[in-house]
Amino acid sequence: MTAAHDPLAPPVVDRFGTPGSDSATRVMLLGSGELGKEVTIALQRLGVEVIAVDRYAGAPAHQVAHRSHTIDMTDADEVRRVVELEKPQVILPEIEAIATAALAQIEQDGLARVVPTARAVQLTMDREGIRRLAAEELGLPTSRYAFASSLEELQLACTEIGFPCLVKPTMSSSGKGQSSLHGPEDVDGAWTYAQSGARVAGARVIVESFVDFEYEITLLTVRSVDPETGRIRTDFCEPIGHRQERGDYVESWQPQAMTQDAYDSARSVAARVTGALGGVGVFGVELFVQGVDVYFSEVSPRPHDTGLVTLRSQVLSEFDMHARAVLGLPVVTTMSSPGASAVIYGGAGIGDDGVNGDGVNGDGAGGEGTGGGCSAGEGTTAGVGFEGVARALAVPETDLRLFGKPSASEFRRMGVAVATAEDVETARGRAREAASRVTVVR
Ligand SMILES: Nc1ncnc2c1ncn2[C@@H]1O[C@H](COP(=O)(O)OP(=O)(O)OP(=O)(O)O)[C@@H](O)[C@H]1O
Ligand SMILES: NCC(=O)N[C@@H]1O[C@H](COP(=O)([O-])[O-])[C@@H](O)[C@H]1O
Ligand SMILES: [Mg+2]
Repeated sequence: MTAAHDPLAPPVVDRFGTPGSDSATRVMLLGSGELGKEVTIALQRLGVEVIAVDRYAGAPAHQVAHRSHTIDMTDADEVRRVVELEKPQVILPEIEAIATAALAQIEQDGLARVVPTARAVQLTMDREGIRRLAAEELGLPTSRYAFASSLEELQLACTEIGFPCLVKPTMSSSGKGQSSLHGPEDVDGAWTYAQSGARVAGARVIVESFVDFEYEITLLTVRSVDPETGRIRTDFCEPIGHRQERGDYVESWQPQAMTQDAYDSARSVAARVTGALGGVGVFGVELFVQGVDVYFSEVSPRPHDTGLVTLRSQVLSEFDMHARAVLGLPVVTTMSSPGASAVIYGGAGIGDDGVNGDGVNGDGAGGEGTGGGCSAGEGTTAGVGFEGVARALAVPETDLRLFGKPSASEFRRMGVAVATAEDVETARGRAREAASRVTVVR
């Protein structure tokens, strides 16, 4: 842990108000998915008034917040309007599809504090911004990379980087629009797929060389105000290992065993990248590990999906830590037990009834793509049911989160099972078993 002076240390909230009154401490979420839902609950436990915003009605955090709004979050005027209307003191961007220029203006005009900072959100929402910062300014090891804005540029970029490589829209998440390319014949499909999976239209793409890692981790890194010094300190959680399919996480566990050298490098990379981004809150630093070599992949300036495991494995979950850190309160990063999480998807046969969904981008069905998710034009199934919940919860030391998303598709994340055990392998088995006992039905 380090403590360093940081001019961006936020004012500590030393007087919490009453929700629904003039004294309320108000926080607005831009993005109201499963991660935002847990952050909302964590904030509400501290008596905070929460306003949840998303691109579709009935989003998970909409269902638990004090108030909700449905807007096009990529429209700067809409974002400004809702902020002026609700007058939050703090804004928590929750998804990689927001008009970040509006956030910068809101911060500059002193309307609200953007967490961790508007600049950090701008840089991380765009793979080009964070990659150039990490590799070119901070000199951190990353995969080799190039950017392209047209099919012709992509062909050149792939030739430069070589095969195998990955192509991703610069603005996307959860593997949406992401492809693995084995040779020049894959370039056309990757371009088309990236355009369909990007969170915004007119997508620029990144080409990355394939890193043949032994394992990958998320290092949850928390910047918070030290109650003793009033300065920002950086703390790290035990590393979270995870397994991805189609560019989307399917299971995670904590702790991931690492050599001391690799762990030291991972913390050093995480401290440098989060220090350069600034502000307070939880950051999910994604790293690839090959022996003692640690490669920076990307970072979320907010709780991370693979960190859902901390709902059971830590004294404070990543959502509790985020709520505390953004309010200027002290955090604890202690792991309480080895744990694991396993994702519950819509599953086969869900989402093929041709009904347009919630306006979510990305397409899990593309032949070339590795990406998951469901697409605005793709079929979704509304109002699904969940069977097998009692059997799932009969697995020892297991819990579930069913997110309550209004519509489902085959690869949309609908819930998660979390479990603890004496050791990670047993916890992984329990989480997978519990998740497999839940069936999503029409
Ligand atoms: N250069 C690479 N080399 C090897 N594997 C990679 C590379 N880039 C991505 N991957 C694999 O694909 C996964 C998803 O990639 P990435 O994190 O960039 O996508 P994302 O859309 O940002 O997903 P999320 O929002 O879930 O973090 C990684 O966790 C890793 O398993
Ligand atoms: N890897 C990023 C991530 O996990 N983001 C989480 O998924 C939601 C979108 O889900 P949806 O696409 O099913 O609406 C986001 O709102 C966030 O909670
Ligand atoms: Mg990622």
